[in-house]
Amino acid sequence: MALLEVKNLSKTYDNVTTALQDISLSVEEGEFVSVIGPSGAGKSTLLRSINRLVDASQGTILFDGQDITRVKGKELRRVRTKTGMIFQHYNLVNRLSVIENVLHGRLGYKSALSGSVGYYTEGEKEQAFVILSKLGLTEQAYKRCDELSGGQKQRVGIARALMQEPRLILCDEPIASLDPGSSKVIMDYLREINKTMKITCLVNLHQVEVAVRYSERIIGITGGTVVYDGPAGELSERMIHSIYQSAEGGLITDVRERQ
Ligand SMILES: Nc1ncnc2c1ncn2[C@@H]1O[C@H](COP(=O)(O)OP(=O)(O)OP(=O)(O)O)[C@@H](O)[C@H]1O
Repeated sequence: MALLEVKNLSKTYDNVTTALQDISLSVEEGEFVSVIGPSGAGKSTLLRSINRLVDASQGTILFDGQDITRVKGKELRRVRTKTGMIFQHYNLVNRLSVIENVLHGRLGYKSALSGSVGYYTEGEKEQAFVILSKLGLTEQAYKRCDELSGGQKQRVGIARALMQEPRLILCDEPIASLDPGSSKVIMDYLREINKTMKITCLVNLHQVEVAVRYSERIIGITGGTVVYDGPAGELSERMIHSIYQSAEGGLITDVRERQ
């Protein structure tokens, strides 16, 4: 059984903008899958539908066999704890310390009261420090997040997601705001998490060459529909142009580097 199964998913915003049209795909446990496509193709809407930041207009999303398309309240919180999310702009609380932000990853497991008073067990604190150390952030633990570089902030975002003990990590343009060096560090961490912790990763990316280098499988989306779903190694230049609806030679693709 696939960890994630999206069946005939459509999303129309405000009865006007169709962002997704009849999308079907599945992701097996342990896979590292990238989603590519031009701006406005629906990549963010797809990821946001999967963790229910956006409600689907039609279709079904199965997570570990459970239909989560319309779950609410406690059940939605439970499902969300198993799905970590990493954002382009990090979504950290800047005035709080690194360790506090990482501990926020446990909030989905707590009652509203113990979460609001910042109650965390010793075990959770220890776990947070282990994760910070894995991400090379031990020395930053008590710094405020607004003192960090973009690459460090994104590592805090990953650490917070790991605190949830997720089975799936959804990454929405995780490197779009970073320089090439920091981008590599982040992608290497995501790959390591995928390989060593066996956490499934679904990653929206703008950079085709990064998607090819890091993923086993690539899903290409254009105009809200899936136009490619296959091995990264079989993504041809022609298909890239078709996904981006561009003329030959009209894109910086750099895919030959992989050979
Ligand atoms: N909250 C919203 N309200 C209305 N329309 C929206 C909303 N979010 C996205 N859209 C529209 O839905 C379509 C798909 O947007 P989406 O952000 O999912 O694409 P994307 O592929 O992630 O784009 P980008 O790569 O630029 O982030 C676009 O036409 C966008 O304008």
